[in-house]
Amino acid sequence: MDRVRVALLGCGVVGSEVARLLLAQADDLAARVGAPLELVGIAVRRPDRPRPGIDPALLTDDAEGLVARADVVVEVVGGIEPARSLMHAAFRHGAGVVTANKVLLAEHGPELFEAASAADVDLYYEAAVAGAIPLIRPLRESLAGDRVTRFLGIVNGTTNYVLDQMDTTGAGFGDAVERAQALGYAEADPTADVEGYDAASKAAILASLAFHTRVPGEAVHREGITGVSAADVAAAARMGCVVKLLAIGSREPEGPDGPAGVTVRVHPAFVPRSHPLAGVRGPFNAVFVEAEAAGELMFYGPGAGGTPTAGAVLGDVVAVARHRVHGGRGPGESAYADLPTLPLSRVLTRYHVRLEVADRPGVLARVADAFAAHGVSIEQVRQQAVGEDEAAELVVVTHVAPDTALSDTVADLAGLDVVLDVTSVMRVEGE
Ligand SMILES: NC(=O)C1=CN([C@@H]2O[C@H](COP(=O)(O)OP(=O)(O)OC[C@H]3O[C@@H](n4cnc5c(N)ncnc54)[C@H](O)[C@@H]3O)[C@@H](O)[C@H]2O)C=CC1
Ligand SMILES: N[C@@H](CC=O)C(=O)O
Ligand code: NA
Repeated sequence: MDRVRVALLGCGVVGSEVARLLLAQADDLAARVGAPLELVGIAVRRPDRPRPGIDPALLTDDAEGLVARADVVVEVVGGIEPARSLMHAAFRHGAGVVTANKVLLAEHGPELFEAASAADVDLYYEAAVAGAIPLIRPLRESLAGDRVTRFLGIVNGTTNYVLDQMDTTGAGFGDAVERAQALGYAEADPTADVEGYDAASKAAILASLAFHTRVPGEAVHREGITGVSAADVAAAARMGCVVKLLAIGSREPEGPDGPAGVTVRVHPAFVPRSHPLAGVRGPFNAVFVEAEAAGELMFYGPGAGGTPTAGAVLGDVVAVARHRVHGGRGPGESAYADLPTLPLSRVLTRYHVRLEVADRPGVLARVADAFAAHGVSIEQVRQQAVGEDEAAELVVVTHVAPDTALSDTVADLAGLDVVLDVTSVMRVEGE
């Protein structure tokens, strides 16, 4: 093969950087692949719009036609359609695909991996989870001989940036989200970030890979950060913690509570400042992976942003292009373990519960009784007066408890006449 034809679909935050780096590093990439990479075209919605540094002759609005002329298709359009149809078209034409599209993989991964396998071509997606951090390849290849038992990490740059700004600069939620959008971290619709959908897609992809099973995005328990208030951030600080949006996947053994399987969840949590995840700032991501033989591994780096993400995309382009030149194919989907995704009731966590209560004798005992009635053991209680009226803030930190026991406790607390409001319920992780 005297050249490898690369088609780029999308020229936004990531795509424009892929195009720039492909051209700027052409000689190095050719040496690494064993043949030159020729950028044969860039599919965009508005080919007439000038794009600095990009030859206008490369721009086309005929994405289908472009795919038919490529050996490697890079999909950085995002969303489900037309990305999904264009990837199928690429496979039909015998082209390998590199994508950064986690939502598409979390929703339609199995169908796409099967199509790639049937066409005997590659489907690579390092940039889809934790941006520039090499994480997919270690899970898919380096840890293929081990047994991963758990992952825990920060996989969304936008929400980490927003929470970090709230913690360190006292920025408001809306302002911080706008800054994340301007910096190119956020999805086209930042709701996907702040409501936890983006992290849930990534958690589904990680769990599927790590546990050799299929976990669709909708099976992931998901809570975003829109409910996290400045008061929660301040309460975390008083407890020596920071608030982080975590993605956690775990193998659960068979036991009295049910069969073996996996739990996968995304939610904000208090993380002690002494934990390495607490030091992950701005749009950076970090993921801990626990495996039986390897022990604990930590992956850290930029989780969002055009240039870092484009670096991960290009790493995949080199791998897929090498296979075109030298033959062979990378690993496909591995879902043989076929484990069920279990409900959150199988998860044990510590909780931080903040209540507004009447400030009068006997209140503490009634609150403690509500916890005891559901077998939730209390580790700490702190009370402080709020304002001038007869109300007080009560903070209860529990020992580990099942999710259902905690939700039942919270329902009972909300029904007590002495509880004016259950202000917040937050998990405590990473100890
Ligand atoms: N921005 C980031 O930090 C990261 C983004 N990603 C993923 O990379 C992908 C692209 O993200 P961004 O570049 O940030 O988004 P973006 O919104 O900046 O770029 C997408 C581009 O695709 C274009 N487009 C949409 N439909 C099209 C069509 N039918 N034909 C041609 N072009 C079309 C849009 O006009 C836009 O310019 C998404 O899947 C995203 O989730 C992954 C990791 C990090
Ligand atoms: N919007 C995403 C981009 C990378 O996947 C994020 O903020 O992490
Ligand atoms: Na990655």
